[in-house]
Amino acid sequence: MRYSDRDELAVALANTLATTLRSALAARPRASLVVSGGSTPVPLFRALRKLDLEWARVDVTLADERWVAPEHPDSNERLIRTELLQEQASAARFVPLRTPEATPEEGTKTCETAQEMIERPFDAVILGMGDDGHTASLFPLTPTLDEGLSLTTVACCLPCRPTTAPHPRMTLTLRALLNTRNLILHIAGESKLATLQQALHEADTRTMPVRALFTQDQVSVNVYWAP
Ligand SMILES: O=C(O)[C@H](O)[C@@H](O)[C@H](O)[C@H](O)COP(=O)(O)O
Repeated sequence: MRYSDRDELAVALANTLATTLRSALAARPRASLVVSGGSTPVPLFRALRKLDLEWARVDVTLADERWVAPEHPDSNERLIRTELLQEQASAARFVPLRTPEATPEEGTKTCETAQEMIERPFDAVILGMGDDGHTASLFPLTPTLDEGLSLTTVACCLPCRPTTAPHPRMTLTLRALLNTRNLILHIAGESKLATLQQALHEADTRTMPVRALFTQDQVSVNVYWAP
């Protein structure tokens, strides 16, 4: 889906997500939403948090997290708490990926247990993409990437240490991310569009992991883009 500007995209995507969550709540006791960090989703969070739905029955978690304190400026949890879990959405239940352990490797078990509280499949997963073709924290050429991309990986949470981005991280694995009724890739700007074209037509999943979303047949990917 192409929009003429980022705010228009944010409002349209927020409305689509609200419809998805409302119908999930009509069918099941709880609904779930997986969001990403970074700068792109901020207008989406601001639109979504105003929408009227039974947020108290919605579980919100992250596709990935930087292993920093929840108050750190680079924390995705901080971003979600300040930009999404406000207004109507303040009633949602947030399941963080950051746990008290010192490293993501030590925190994996706690993180995995917390994720088990959320019903699967997720109702919606919204991913972003970096200029290097990473998505979630599935970064090119990292030692744990094969495990992150393998569709037979049992773990839902995977610690990772990208060499091209700051902070150790925790990411949901590709298999966990694909276990959703709706998968959305939300990107903005001409350079992201060029990156996506390159990932689709020239690269492989080890050098541009976002490609893995398009080479599987479990769930279709809806790409939302604005200049
Ligand atoms: O925490 C993170 O870093 C992300 O979840 C990451 O995968 C993000 O979606 C992309 O890096 C795009 O980030 P921007 O929206 O800032 O370009």
